[in-house]
Amino acid sequence: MVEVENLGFGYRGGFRLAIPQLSLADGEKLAIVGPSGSGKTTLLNLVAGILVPDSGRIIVAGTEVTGMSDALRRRFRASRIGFVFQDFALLDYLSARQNILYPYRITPALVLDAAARDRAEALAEACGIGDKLDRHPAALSQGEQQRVAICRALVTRPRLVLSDEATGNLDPDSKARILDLLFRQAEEAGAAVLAVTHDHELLPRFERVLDFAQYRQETPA
Ligand SMILES: Nc1ncnc2c1ncn2[C@@H]1O[C@H](COP(=O)(O)OP(=O)(O)OP(=O)(O)O)[C@@H](O)[C@H]1O
Repeated sequence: MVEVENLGFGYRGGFRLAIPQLSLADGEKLAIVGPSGSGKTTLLNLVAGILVPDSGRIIVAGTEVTGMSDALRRRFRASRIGFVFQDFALLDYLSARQNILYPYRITPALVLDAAARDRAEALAEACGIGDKLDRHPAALSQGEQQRVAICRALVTRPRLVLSDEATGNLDPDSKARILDLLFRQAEEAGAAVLAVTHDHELLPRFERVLDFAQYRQETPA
């Protein structure tokens, strides 16, 4: 589902990430752990095509995202990848329902039909925010906003789910429930999951755990 080869990326500030090889099989659930600042979010952004590497290749669902134009990468991301951002990235002027259905607004290839609307409702219900769909993010708790972000990542039935601390703001019971939901939805859609987490108690639920400390590289002064 994901192939990363000889990946090199550096920010202007000096941080460099180098990953010789990383692969994720169809349907596989891989957790990424590692110290703060080791590049975990950066990798998710590279796989999603939000950042472009300086060198190397990233292939997602058989398509090389490196080398695509910005517009193509955006479309590819919206139709094939569900991304739960660390800061949720909800739009304040949209209701929870509109936020969940947002990928359909921005992607011509996705058709906002009754089935998509039903899926949004069912996901929200399963996440425990079924009665909050008409509220705007400002009127939702952090945990509720996080659930909206999770519903938005899953509603399109993506092939790959990228999750950056998707359960970070939830209580322990909710964490387990939300992870169950994320995994169940991913399994039904045959999607792979690449999840950054600091919740070590959740790690046994994943098939593989990758410690990111090994990849850290600083540019020499
Ligand atoms: N836009 C940016 N410009 C310059 N440096 C950045 C930028 N974004 C992140 N960095 C730096 O790159 C490094 C890796 O950041 P990243 O967010 O990928 O780490 P992380 O492992 O996800 O951290 P955390 O666990 O705290 O979320 C950090 O040192 C960070 O300061």
